[in-house]
Amino acid sequence: MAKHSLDKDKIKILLLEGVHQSAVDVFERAGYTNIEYHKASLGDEALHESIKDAHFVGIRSRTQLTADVLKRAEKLIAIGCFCIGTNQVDLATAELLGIPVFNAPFSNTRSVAELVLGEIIMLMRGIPERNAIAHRGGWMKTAAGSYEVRGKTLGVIGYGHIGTQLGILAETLGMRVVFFDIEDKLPLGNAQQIHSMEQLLAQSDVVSLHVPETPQTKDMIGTAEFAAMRKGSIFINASRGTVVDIDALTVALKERHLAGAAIDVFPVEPQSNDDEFISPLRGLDNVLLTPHVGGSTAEAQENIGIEVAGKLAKYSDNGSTVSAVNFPEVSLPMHKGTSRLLHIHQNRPGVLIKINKAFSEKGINIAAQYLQTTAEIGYVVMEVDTHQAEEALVELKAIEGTLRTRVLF
Ligand SMILES: NC(=O)c1ccc[n+]([C@@H]2O[C@H](COP(=O)([O-])OP(=O)(O)OC[C@H]3O[C@@H](n4cnc5c(N)ncnc54)[C@H](O)[C@@H]3O)[C@@H](O)[C@H]2O)c1
Ligand SMILES: O=C(O)CC[C@@H](O)C(=O)O
Repeated sequence: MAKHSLDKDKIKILLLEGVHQSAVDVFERAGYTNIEYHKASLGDEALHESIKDAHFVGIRSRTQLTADVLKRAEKLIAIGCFCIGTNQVDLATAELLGIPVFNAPFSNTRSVAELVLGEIIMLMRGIPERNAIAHRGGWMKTAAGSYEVRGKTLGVIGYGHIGTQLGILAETLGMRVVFFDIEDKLPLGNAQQIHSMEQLLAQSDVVSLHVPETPQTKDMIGTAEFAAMRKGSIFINASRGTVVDIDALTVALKERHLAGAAIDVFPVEPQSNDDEFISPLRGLDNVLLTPHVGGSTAEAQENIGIEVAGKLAKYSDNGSTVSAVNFPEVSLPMHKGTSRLLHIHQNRPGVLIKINKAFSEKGINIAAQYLQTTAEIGYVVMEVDTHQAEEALVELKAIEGTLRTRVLF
């Protein structure tokens, strides 16, 4: 069913999972006042209820926007992931429904790199275990199993925004950095790319994962990979919980093949802070367990709020889709004195010709036109005289393969 734009006070923005106040401020400054804000994620039923009349939704990593949820969200225009990961959204379904998904690809990366750096130092010194023992009244004063990081090798798996920053920070402490990535990457500092993950595992004192959740990364580290790691080495995962076989990790830690680990992300994470965290890693003194807070700093959350809310407001106001993760990217200037028509259609031959023919037959003058496509969909933006906008919209809706239309006056 095709949709078109509304007055701003009728546009409902649903914000979940306590996204930063900076997001609310951005929306309000842009004139969007109909904001439903929730501090936590919603259960299935409450989510269906709240999203069914929402035009924009903002989530973090907990809310699962499955095909089923998206199909029920009939008014949804765009989705904002107030984080890096977008694996919690069925991106392909969103695309086919004509819904762009935006995220914040950089804003929390420094926070993750800093946390991991701190964990490396703590784990190399055996601090988590000494800390746990002290809390129980013990006193583990020994240099056994306690090392400087200087001169040790850090193996980074996934050398993207986080992996590269971690590598640079680790080098400032005198670590040697090697990395494995499926793409050829420019090594920063003195880092060295290794084209075999097994070789990286065999030569690293610390292995840190920074890959996205994809079908290829699912369980990419399991029994065989832990066995390939050096005895007494350290393992860190602040990427996604699905990447590691958590039972295999538990065994490697209990057998003391690994000296310690820091895990921030889990295959199943509690829905809210009130729910119990269940994991086989609980109770292991040599493991730092953190509740998916790698990117949770004041600085990161504020910047993410501004960045993602800004992208959603811009898409709502002028149709720009720059940096959408599942959608044709169109960078648009602000329009003045004309109306802008947005047309999302199934990518099939001849759509643009049909639009131009229909407009020409009706005498609708096109002042500007932009088109971008993916394999699945096309996104056409046109500017027409405002007095012809409604007529043009009728023509657009009649074009075969139309998924959505919107007019911006
Ligand atoms: N713990 C947290 O709070 C937190 C915060 C931010 C990001 N993250 C997670 O960290 C991930 C990485 O973030 P980023 O900003 O560095 O992403 P990025 O996209 O910049 O980098 C990911 C890198 O992984 C590589 N890669 C992809 N598949 C791979 C594979 N199978 N083997 C090896 N390398 C592979 C990519 O080529 C890329 O270089 C995110 O996708 C997100 O899931 C977690
Ligand atoms: O804030 C979150 O919930 C997720 C943070 C992180 O995993 C990300 O993908 O950016």
